[in-house]
Amino acid sequence: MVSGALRCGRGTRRSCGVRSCAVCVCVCVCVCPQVPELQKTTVRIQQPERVMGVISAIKEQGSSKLQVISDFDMTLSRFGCNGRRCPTSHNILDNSRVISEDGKKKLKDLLQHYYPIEIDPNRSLEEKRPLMVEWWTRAHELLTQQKIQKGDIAQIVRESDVMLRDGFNELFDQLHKYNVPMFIFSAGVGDVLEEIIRQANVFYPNVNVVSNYMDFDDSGVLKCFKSPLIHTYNKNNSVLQGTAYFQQLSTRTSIILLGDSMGDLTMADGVPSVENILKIGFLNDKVEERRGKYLDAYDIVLESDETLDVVNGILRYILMET
Ligand SMILES: Nc1ccn([C@@H]2O[C@H](COP(=O)(O)O)[C@@H](O)[C@H]2O)c(=O)n1
Ligand SMILES: [Mg+2]
Repeated sequence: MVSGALRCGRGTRRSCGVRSCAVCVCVCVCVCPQVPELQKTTVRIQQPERVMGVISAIKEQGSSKLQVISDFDMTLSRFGCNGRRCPTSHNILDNSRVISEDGKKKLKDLLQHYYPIEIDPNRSLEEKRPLMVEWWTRAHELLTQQKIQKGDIAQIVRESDVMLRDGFNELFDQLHKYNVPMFIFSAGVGDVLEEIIRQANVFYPNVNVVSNYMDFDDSGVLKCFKSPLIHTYNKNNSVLQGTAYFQQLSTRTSIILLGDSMGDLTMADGVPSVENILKIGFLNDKVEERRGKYLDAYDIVLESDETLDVVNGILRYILMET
């Protein structure tokens, strides 16, 4: 499995066993013949041997031990759409016809102020956390003032520019076929993201979502968001305690974790007795500035890759009957 060639970020080839390229100090990618998608130019891996070992161990344990824990916005959904930014589940509401012009402006101002803080590699998580609570709280208050109707959500999603990553059908279909639970853990808007996967016809029974859900009054008008508030940097056991679904997953000791933020790395922290975990990170924005931290934290980093090719390739290999 580990045999093959190592490809460094600048194209130099070395035999396997070499951790980093001695000529040009850069990260190498192990080319695993069973997962040809790992040869894509978007793939960066700091410790190829470890990655190959984890993939082999997950395959050995089999599909009955596997679960996928995934972020939603900018991980299952695309970051870029035809040269523009794709909307997050929040942005879908922010940009919709049910929000007043004044509301739109205020929500955009919040995004422009807080998003650079969210992705800033030079600020600590301790510094970011209270600011994220501030962003989400202020945005949810503004959305609540707009008297959004539950019955409008499906049409708002239909009219939006949201797109799931290329290959989403194969991902959801494979996991459904092999009864592998897919746990979507999102700081987005649960009602909106559920509607996206419903409209994409992939909301199978093995898919479960924990997110920020809207609370509607008896006439179907948004009155508040349910607690606990989930933001980018509290996606961990603190908000999962009490969710029955998460407890059920304790026997699934092999995990493939998919995320696009440094905050997504803790999504599996509540799972007891994790034996094998493969963390795959989509690095969408400010690639150069954030590459180092992503390579240290994620096992596989996918740079500006709008597809699920690598995830699907790994799953195909793991789930393939031998
Ligand atoms: N008002 C807001 C708050 C957050 N966002 C973005 O949503 C993303 C969080 O959702 P995940 O599914 O990725 O957990 C995150 O990328 C924030 O930038 C927003 O657009 N508007
Ligand atoms: Mg995300």
